[in-house]
Amino acid sequence: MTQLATARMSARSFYALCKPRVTALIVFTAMIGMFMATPGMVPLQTLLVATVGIAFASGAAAAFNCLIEYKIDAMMARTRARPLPTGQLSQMETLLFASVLGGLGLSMLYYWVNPLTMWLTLGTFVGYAVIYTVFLKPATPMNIVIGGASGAMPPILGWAAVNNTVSPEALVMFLIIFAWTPPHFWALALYRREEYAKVGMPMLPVTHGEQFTLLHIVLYTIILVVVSMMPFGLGMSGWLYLAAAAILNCVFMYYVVSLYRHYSDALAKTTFKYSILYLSLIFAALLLDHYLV
Ligand code: HEM
Ligand SMILES: CC(C)=CCC/C(C)=C/CC/C(C)=C/COP(=O)(O)OP(=O)(O)O
Repeated sequence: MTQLATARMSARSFYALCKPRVTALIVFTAMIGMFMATPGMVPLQTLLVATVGIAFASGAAAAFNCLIEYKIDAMMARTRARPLPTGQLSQMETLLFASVLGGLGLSMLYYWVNPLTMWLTLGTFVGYAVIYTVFLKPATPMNIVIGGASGAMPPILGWAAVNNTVSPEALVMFLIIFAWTPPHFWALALYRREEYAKVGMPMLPVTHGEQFTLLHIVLYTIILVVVSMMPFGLGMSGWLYLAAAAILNCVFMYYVVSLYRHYSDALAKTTFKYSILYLSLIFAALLLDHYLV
């Protein structure tokens, strides 16, 4: 293999460590947090540096997660092809990469955005890479309810980057992702339950069974519906957001209630995929409403 081809392959492996699609949505919600924080335009430097800084920190957190879990990843079909289980990258390369990327991201936030954003991002990083991955995930089926707080932080990070403070509006966006995470993850955990059982991860469908998990998916989706009305209720968003949220909520409720009534792996997969579309569109609706209405 030529040197160029080897370099390209390594770059692709390092990129894969960052769980790029999850990180993309995380960064998207952080950017919406920035736009929502001001009635005008976000200063260009803040927009660029905070976006890159948060993306680096999120990618580094994902890379640490890959490092900590590489033995488990090797045993599951969904994660078997990741760079560590396949031997494309070593543990040392991953550790170095994650440290440099995370250090770079946090430094950018500290020096060019503000220290508050850096500290909040560091807390988010530790919350996911250490508290969730090391302690909660192998210990309790409520792992993602608590660990989900990390995934919900990005709009707060975006808001803090612009306003150097945390306000109720930012907390409302946090709550939307926080309530969304359990249905998002448990839909996947249901159709992947055998794999989680095999590696000894106490996910809710493994420890408490299908019906209990389905009930909790429905209950958290009801909480999500209520929470997603808060931007309108608090006067943060207008009719455009309300209409979009109402449609997105009806579809989500339809999926989770159908799943509750007649479970199938195929429908669980569709519900999981829809959860990602839901979060992308509800945050896009916040943004459109903010500037158009
Ligand atoms: C603790 C909280 C969370 C858990 C346990 C979780 C779990 C998962 C898992 C296991 C997958 C992999 C699906 C697969 O390989 O087929 C996944 C995919 C995904 N998650 Fe989450 N997630 C969480 C939070 C989030 C958050 C906060 C976001 C974004 C804001 C997010 C966005 C996504 C996206 C975009 C995908 C699709 C990735 C792809 O297609 O490769 N997740 N999630
Ligand atoms: C600093 C910052 C902004 C951090 C963001 C935190 C972050 C990356 C949250 C994402 C949550 C996520 C990828 C969960 C996947 O679950 P899992 O790790 O259990 O999934 P797996 O089985 O696919 O490894």
